[in-house]
Formats: sequence, C-alpha cells, structure tokens
Amino acid sequence: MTDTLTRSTPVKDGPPVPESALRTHSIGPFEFETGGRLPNVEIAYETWGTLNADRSNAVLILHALTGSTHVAATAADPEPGWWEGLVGPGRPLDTEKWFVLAPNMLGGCYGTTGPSSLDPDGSPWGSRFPFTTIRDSVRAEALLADVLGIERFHAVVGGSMGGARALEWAATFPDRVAGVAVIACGAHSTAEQIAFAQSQTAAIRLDPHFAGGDYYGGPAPEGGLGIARRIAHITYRSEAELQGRFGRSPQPGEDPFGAPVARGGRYQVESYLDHQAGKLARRFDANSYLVLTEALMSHDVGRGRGGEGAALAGVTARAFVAAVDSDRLYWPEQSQELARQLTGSASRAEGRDVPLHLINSPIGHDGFLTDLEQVYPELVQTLEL
Ligand SMILES: CC(=O)SCCNC(=O)CCNC(=O)[C@H](O)C(C)(C)COP(=O)(O)OP(=O)(O)OC[C@H]1O[C@@H](n2cnc3c(N)ncnc32)[C@H](O)[C@@H]1OP(=O)(O)O
Ligand SMILES: N[C@@H](CCO)C(=O)O
Repeated sequence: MTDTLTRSTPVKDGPPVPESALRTHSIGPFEFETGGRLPNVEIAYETWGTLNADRSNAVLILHALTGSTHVAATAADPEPGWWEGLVGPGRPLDTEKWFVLAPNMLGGCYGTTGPSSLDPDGSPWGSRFPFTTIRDSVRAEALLADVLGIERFHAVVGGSMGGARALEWAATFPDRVAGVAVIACGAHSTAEQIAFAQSQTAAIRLDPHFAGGDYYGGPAPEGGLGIARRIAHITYRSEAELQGRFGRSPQPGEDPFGAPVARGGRYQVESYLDHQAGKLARRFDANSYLVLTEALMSHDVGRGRGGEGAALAGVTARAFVAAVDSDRLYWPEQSQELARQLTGSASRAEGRDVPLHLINSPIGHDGFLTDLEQVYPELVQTLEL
C-alpha cells in the first residue's frame, strides 16, 4: 500500500509520549454491535503534547473517511497533517497546554485492526471482518482511552465521519466529554448520503479483483476503489469549483476533439478525477473503504435512543457545530438542525446556545479540511481551549 502506511513503523504499547510516532495499543477482544467478534483489536494513534498528572488536558481528534492519525507534523513524522494548522505550539490546540490524541478508526488501514490485518493464524481477515458501526468505533476509542488512563476528554473534535464519531462520543459518554466539535456532519446519514455511499461500495464489490473481499495475495480491486473515489470526490467539491477550475478545458495535449490525441483525450476534470482515484488506490485498502463507508451509513445518533431529540437531550458537553457553506454532501441545513437540537439539550440548561458556524469556502465539503482556520476563534472560545 502506501508511503503513508509504511512511513511510520508502529511502536507497540508503552506510555504515551510527547509528539509520538505511530503507536499501537491492544484493547483486547472486541464484540461488535451487530454481532461478530475479533479476538484482539489494536488501535493505532499519534499524540502531541504531554498528558498532565491528573490527566485532565486530553483532547481527542477524529479523522474523516480516508484520514489517518496524522493530524499534524511530529518530530517522528515531519510530513504536514490534514489539520496541520490546528495542532501545535501556539496553535489553537496549543500543545504546550493540551495533550492531543488521534486514533485510526476501527476497520481502517492506518495501523488499527482492519480487514487487511491478520487473524491469529496469519491470514488477513478480509471478508470475515465484522460489520462495523460508528458506535463500535467510539466504543473502541473509549477502550483506548481507558488503556491510556484518560477518564474524560476536555474536547472531542471531528470533521465529516470524525464529526459523526465526535457526536456519538458526546451522546454515548456524556460524563467523559466536556466539549464536542461536530464539523461538516449532521445527526444522521441522510438518504442521499447513503445513496452516494452505496454507489461507491457497489463499484468496489463489482471489481473483478474483489474476490468477495478476499483479494489479499492477488491483485487489489483498485479499479473499483478508484471509481468509488471519483464518485466521492465529486461530492466533496462544489459544482462552482469544478466549473471555475476546469470548465470544459481539455487536459493539455489531450484534446478529446483534436490532435494530437484524436480519441481518448480527456477533459481536465477527467484527468483530475483520474489523479484523485489513483492517489487513493495507492494509499488505501478497498475493504477498509467498504467497512468505513458502511459505518458512516450507520450514523444515526437517535437510533435505539428514542430519536434524535432524546439522544441529544442527554449531551452535556459544550457544543461547537460548523458547516461549509458550499457543502453539497453534508448540507449546512443539516448542521443547522443539529445545532438547534443541541441548543435544546443539556448544554442549554447551562445557558449555552449552540449557533451554527459557517466556513465560507467555494470548494464544498473538503472546505472542512482546507479552510477550518476561519472558525478557529469560535472553536477555541466554545471549547475553552
Ligand atoms: C493520509 C492522508 O493524507 S489522509 C488525510 C487527509 N486527506 C484527506 O482527508 C483526503 C484527501 N485529500 C483531499 O481530499 C484534498 O487533497 C485536500 C482536501 C486535503 C486538499 O485539497 P486541494 O488542496 O484543493 O487539492 P486538490 O484536491 O484539488 O488536489 C490537488 C491535486 O490534484 C492534481 N491535479 C490538479 N489538476 C489536475 C489535472 N488537470 N490533472 C491531473 N491532476 C490534477 C494536483 O497536481 C494535485 O496533485 P497532488 O495532490 O498529487 O499534489
Ligand atoms: N476528503 C475527505 C472527505 C471525507 O469527508 C476524505 O477523504 O476523508
């Protein structure tokens, strides 16, 4: 798989250290919400800053669908992370003050146990990896926190699928979350979000190399994963961005209507999507993509809790909600509704309204990665960072 996957050699167990390399901790056997069991689960994570003596300065950051533990550069891995500006000395999550923990999600492929991990007999789990929900991942993360001796997080922060997990943390463990930030994600996956996701999982499953999920040792279903990424990436970008950036321009040297490539030339936007597809296929495992996508489809904070209103009424954490104004996948209206429901929750009892913070970005959903700095002041203020 990838540079990022192989760049850091995981260090097993041991205490958290400042600015750690990728580490893994076992959380032991794990029973999944809808059935299925793994005899041992290891969670990979990176950390920044130092956990204080009473372990009260911990902040949990949760990644999006294809994200990793690498939120920001560390001494061990100087590659910039996906929220580089957020974490570090003098940054909003000031690591002189806060201990930041970023785990790889259960089922992922950045060090945590997932379908490409080996069973006790040395074979990849593949198709036998259990169906995983957002709640499973949150429970696994809580077990990691137990192992690290963190009883309560000062804040749990996530965007997109990380936002779904952050919200689940606040609803499942109100006593363990003092503040929560849900960015570019609503209270449940909508019919349209599930529909986009299903077309991606179908593309992977229909790849001739998929082999029912047991493709390890043979060619990987990279074609299907690439199509999944193309579909996803279109939803991560706005129509206006694609039009303004690429329009109808041909990829240089590849004019679909003329010389030198008379046929088979690509529009620039096609070349761009091909690039995004190839890049993901080189760094991500297709089975992990399926497991995590289906976990995101399961996101519904009200499920089994008497509905969203009842579930969110139990949230006691200070709550920060943000959306990207041009997001056509996680619509700002859905975040607005979440903010409204959280305003009616326990936070309200403490006199705290929960407004929606808008990130102004022309690019769409991915604005939560590229333009988060616009809401740093409000994030810091709300979460008392
Ligand atoms: C382990 C991890 O890194 S995962 C965590 C972070 N990543 C993610 O969560 C998702 C993956 N990344 C992304 O979605 C995006 O790259 C973002 C949101 C982080 C950044 O977006 P942007 O800065 O707008 O970059 P954008 O998505 O437009 O892509 C630029 C790439 O497209 C390429 N590109 C642009 N136009 C074309 C074209 N016509 N043909 C081919 N390629 C093109 C650029 O060369 C560049 O390539 P590179 O990324 O290999 O350097
Ligand atoms: N670009 C992000 C968007 C998902 O929310 C990712 O791939 O994880």
